[in-house]
Parts: sequence; C-alpha cells; structure tokens
Amino acid sequence: MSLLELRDVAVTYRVASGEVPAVRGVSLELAAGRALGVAGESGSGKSTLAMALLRLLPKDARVTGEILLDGEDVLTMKWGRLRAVRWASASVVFQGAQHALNPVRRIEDQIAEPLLVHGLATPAAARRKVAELLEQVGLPAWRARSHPHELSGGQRQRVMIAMALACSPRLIIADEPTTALDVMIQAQVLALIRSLIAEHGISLIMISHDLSVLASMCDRLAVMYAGRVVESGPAHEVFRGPRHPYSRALAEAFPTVGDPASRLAPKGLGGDPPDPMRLPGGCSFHPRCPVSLPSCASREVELWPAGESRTAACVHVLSADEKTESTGISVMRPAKEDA
Ligand SMILES: Nc1ncnc2c1ncn2[C@@H]1O[C@H](COP(=O)(O)OP(=O)(O)OP(=O)(O)O)[C@@H](O)[C@H]1O
Repeated sequence: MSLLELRDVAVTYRVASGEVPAVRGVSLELAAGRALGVAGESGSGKSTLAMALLRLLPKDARVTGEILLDGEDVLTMKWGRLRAVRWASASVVFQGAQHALNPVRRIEDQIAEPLLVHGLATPAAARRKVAELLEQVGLPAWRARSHPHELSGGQRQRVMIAMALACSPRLIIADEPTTALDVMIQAQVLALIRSLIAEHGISLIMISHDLSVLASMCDRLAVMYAGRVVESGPAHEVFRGPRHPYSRALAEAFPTVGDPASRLAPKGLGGDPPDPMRLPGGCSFHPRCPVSLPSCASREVELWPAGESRTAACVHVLSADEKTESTGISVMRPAKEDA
C-alpha cells in the first residue's frame, strides 16, 4: 500500500466573483521512503495541493476526491484524529521561514511545542530533544535561546526543518523550502533535507518551480499546469526527456543543478499561465504551446501512458490509433516520439 494516495483531488476557492478551480482532478501516489517532486509555474496549484494534503487550506476552499494517508482519508478524518496526524505522521516546511516562525517566541519553545502539545515529551525531555534536533540540522544547541530575528534566512529554514522533524513524521511536505535563500545556502539546505530523509527513511513531497532542483532531490516528478498534472514519471527521465511540451519548457527554463553549461540558451516559457477562472478551452496549455494542433483548442487529453511508469497529457504522446479510438481526436500528423 502507498503511504499517500491522491484520488481525483480537486480544490476550488470561492471568491466574490465566482469559483477558482485551483486544482483539478489530481491522482498521485507516493510509496514509503520515496520522494515526489511537484513542479509548475506560479499559480499552477502546487501550494494549494500541498496544503490540501493536511487540510490546511482556508475555509473558502472546497476539496473533493480522496487523500489517503496510510489508507485513511484525510478529508473525512475527525478533527482530533487530524490533529494527531499533522506533525506526528506528516509535517510541512513552508517557503519563507521568516513568516512561519513566531517572532516573539524563542526557537526552543517553537520546536518543543508539537512535542508538548502531542504529549510526546516532558518539558525537560523536550528541551533535550530540541538540542538534538538543532544539532541534526547543523545549528549549535545554544541557538535554542535565540529569537527568529537573530538568525539568518538559512538558519531559520533549518529551524523549520527541525520543527518538521520534531515528532518523527513519516512524511514531510516541503513547499519551496529554499526559494527565499541564496544559491549557496539553498544547496546546503537541500543537502540537509536529502541526508535527513535518507537517514530517517522519511518520505518527501517537495514543491518547486525549479525542475532541476526537484530532479536532484526526488524519485518521481509530477508537473502541474493550470491545476492539473500534465506529466508524471521517474524524476530524471521527466527532467532529461520530458514528453509534455510544458514540462520541456520548464526543464529548459532552469539550468541543471551544478552544471553551468546547461545555462546556455535556455528557451524559457513565453506568455503567462492562464487565469484559472478563464481557462482556455481544450488543452489549457495550447495558447502557449509551440507544437499545438488545431484540435488542442477543443479537446483536453487525459494523462496517457508515455513510456514505462510515465504519463503525459498531450495529444503528441498518443499513437494515431489511440488518438482516434480513445479521444476522438482526428489525426492531424503522425505522432511524434518527443513532441
Ligand atoms: N485563498 C485563495 N482564494 C482564492 N484563490 C486562491 C487562493 N489561494 C490561491 N488561489 C488561486 O489558486 C491558484 C493556485 O494557487 P497556488 O498558490 O496553489 O499556486 P502555486 O503553483 O503554489 O503558486 P506559487 O508558486 O506562486 O505559490 C492561483 O490562481 C491562485 O490565485
């Protein structure tokens, strides 16, 4: 059984002018001890999906589908059970630790809080645990007495990671954990996360717009566009040989981690992601797609097998027969291996 399984998850925000379909029909699986990267531009629905996993979304968000954590649906859990699951089974590292930490409380109190709240330690044992956690994330134990403003951005992000580890979760959800940091510190924090999850056998869901970072950290990748997963598969295969034109543009927009040569001529993405309240008809990516066909404006292709353990939602991954039989899309030109 998977540690986490998402079945047809959709999230809609109610706003004054109507409904914002931020996440649409996402189905994903994460095996225990594995790392899944969720990539996409700003507004593609990554954070909304991440927050939905532990029901951390605001009240104006409606979530449908199933989010099975160890087979138990997070969406229908009673409040008490949900509180126990948060932290103890799964915890979150948010982007921008400066906003997530309470400025007026000492680091020690903030890291110890989940241990005390969940009755997992006495105050004295919690203090010892805090010192141990700080050491694990590369901070000296005396930092326990500091306030957040006395730490650098990288140190604050290490504190967030210590907080996430406090209750020994089986899953960590890391939402852009290094975006606010400079490149050197980013590399250190990524290395720290990598070593900690390997050492403790923790599963990871990592959210980023940077496909190269995700490919360096994760076993599998899911690429989101306009609230949908448009491609998924083994991380290095998706990064090195994307099958969806959007994944390709995203891969080309970012250099390979640690490989300056790959900075040469990144093509990047033209145009902006669509407003979810005014999605274009057919494939949401077609107005920006360099290889779109006339039929893409009217038909949205489901995720389709695109190699072993890979899927992509693009007309170009279908064979001519599959196109006609399974989608009704008339064949405009022969299917290309690498759309
Ligand atoms: N509280 C909210 N109310 C209404 N719409 C929202 C709310 N939060 C997010 N949205 C909308 O949902 C869509 C998805 O946003 P989300 O933050 O999940 O994307 P993202 O891929 O994580 O982007 P970023 O990388 O910028 O955080 C966007 O169109 C956004 O404007």
